[in-house]
Amino acid sequence: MSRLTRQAASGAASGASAAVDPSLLSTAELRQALPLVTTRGLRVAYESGPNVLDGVDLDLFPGEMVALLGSSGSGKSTLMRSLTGFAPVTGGQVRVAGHDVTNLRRGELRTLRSEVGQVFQQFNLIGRMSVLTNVLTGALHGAGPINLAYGFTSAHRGRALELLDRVGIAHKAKDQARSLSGGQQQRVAIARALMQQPKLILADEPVASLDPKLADSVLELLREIAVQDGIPVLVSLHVLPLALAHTDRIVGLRHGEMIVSGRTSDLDAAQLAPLYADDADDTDDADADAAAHTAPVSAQASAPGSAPAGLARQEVA
Ligand SMILES: Nc1ncnc2c1ncn2[C@@H]1O[C@H](COP(=O)(O)OP(=O)(O)OP(=O)(O)O)[C@@H](O)[C@H]1O
Repeated sequence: MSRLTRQAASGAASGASAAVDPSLLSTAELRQALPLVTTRGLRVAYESGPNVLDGVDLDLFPGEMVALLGSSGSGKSTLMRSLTGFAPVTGGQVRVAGHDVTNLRRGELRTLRSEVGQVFQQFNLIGRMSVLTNVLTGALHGAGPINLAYGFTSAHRGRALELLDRVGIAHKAKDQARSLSGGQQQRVAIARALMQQPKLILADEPVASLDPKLADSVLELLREIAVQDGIPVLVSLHVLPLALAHTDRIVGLRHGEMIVSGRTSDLDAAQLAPLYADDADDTDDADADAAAHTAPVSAQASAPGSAPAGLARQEVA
């Protein structure tokens, strides 16, 4: 049974979908039929504050990379935290890889978290330790028993080296993590996430600290992983052209509500503009705001070796 089929079967077992025999479905049909992640009517409120997520319905299917867009404070990180039981859910359902996330005991929560690889803006590596050791720490989440007295097993080391090779930096395995460039450090973080053998990858602004060229290459790597390993990747981004260039679908939050959801190829700037509109804006002004939102790309694109500034802007204009 392929990994994709196993994951789909696990989704089916979760009750996220009506009873379907995955073996009877094509890959394309599996992706449509059996989400690995499902939220329905998800509401989150911190302490006694207002809802920061309000009725979010989200499905993530094996093998797809989905952009999560929205202005600052719209609830992107909170939605990601909801999927690993780190957000105060006040209503609705959250199912991830067969787990009913809002009703998990501590041990089950640990299992869920071991199945979700996470990638962050600041990489979160241990700078003084080697690249290889950083990747090995991913095994602490759930790659089987580890003999702490004698360190990681040779099987762990072999797999970590394979993963470093896959992300293109095996030659840096012995270097201190802090000696690597930002793009290289993010590749280490991705290898560490893969070391967990994740069923889902959450990438919270993974390219916000990288120049445009490196951003492209990191997002290409994440998409390749989604497709080749059949892992859904949810990636929050602040730059529309990157979402348009690298993802299969886009979901967009505004004030905690999902107001955009569609295939990337079907969406245009006008449909995405409301995500970045000021509250007082009417529709026409919202278009201008969306264009303005791409300004950081234009500025970055002026860096040596990158595309002309105007090009990035035109992609969403
Ligand atoms: N631990 C917390 N306690 C109280 N309020 C919080 C907490 N975390 C987030 N919030 C609030 O929830 C809302 C959504 O925040 P969140 O970080 O999810 O937004 P975001 O879209 O990820 O923003 P950004 O793009 O700036 O990272 C904001 O109003 C924020 O102030």
